[in-house]
Amino acid sequence: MRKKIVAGNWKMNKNLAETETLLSELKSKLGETSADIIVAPTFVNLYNASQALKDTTIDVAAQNMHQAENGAFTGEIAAGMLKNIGINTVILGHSERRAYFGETDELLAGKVDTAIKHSMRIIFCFGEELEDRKSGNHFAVVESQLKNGLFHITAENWKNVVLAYEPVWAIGTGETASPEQAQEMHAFIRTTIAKAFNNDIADQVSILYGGSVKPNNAEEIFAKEDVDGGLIGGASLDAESFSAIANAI
Ligand SMILES: O=C(CO)COP(=O)(O)O
Repeated sequence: MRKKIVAGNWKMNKNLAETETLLSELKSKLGETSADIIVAPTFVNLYNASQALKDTTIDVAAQNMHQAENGAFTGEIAAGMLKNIGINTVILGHSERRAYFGETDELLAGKVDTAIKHSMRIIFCFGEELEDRKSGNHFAVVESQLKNGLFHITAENWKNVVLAYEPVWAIGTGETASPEQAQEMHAFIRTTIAKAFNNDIADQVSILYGGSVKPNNAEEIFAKEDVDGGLIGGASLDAESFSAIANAI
């Protein structure tokens, strides 16, 4: 059985007090979801978040990290620093990192290696832009993002990988991929992994969908066979909405 996962990517939102409020609301509202729940606050609030959630099953992820072990990289955060404060999961390759901070597949391959070296769970994000979909290039784009950023890992390392397909045109736009479009891409991703690795790995890896998932559309997206949960942006900033989404799985 693949793991069902609902993760909230808070992006650059919520100060410390707001983080603590949202976490305590989530603790009381989340209920009996069968999914693994992950929240990703900003770096400055990661330690407090992990302390606040210490006695719960909710996991805390970083939204990014640097590929080097340490050194003269002003403003950056190393994997070892995250591990040291109890953070074992990292989101890599989010489209906003790719678009606004110039993260390339090659750079991400290095971050993946560092995360693996530190035995971190990776939520690896990828997805096509609108022009790619319009030109029918979306499968090729997704395949190349996976191959160039991730597929150099060994079969053994897949146990620490979660995939998040996030079509860029659906992020923060209110426009979701239809459940059928999500299913079609997720099935393609699984087939691509099966060809490059093997069926077991393809069957086992959780593939999340991200892009304007809301309480009113989560259930039909999550119902699709190859959709194992979601990576939620805007709707994860509100306890009511995020809990409703988590409970829709
Ligand atoms: O980018 C996302 C999650 O990482 C999705 O964001 P929205 O849910 O706000 O579209």
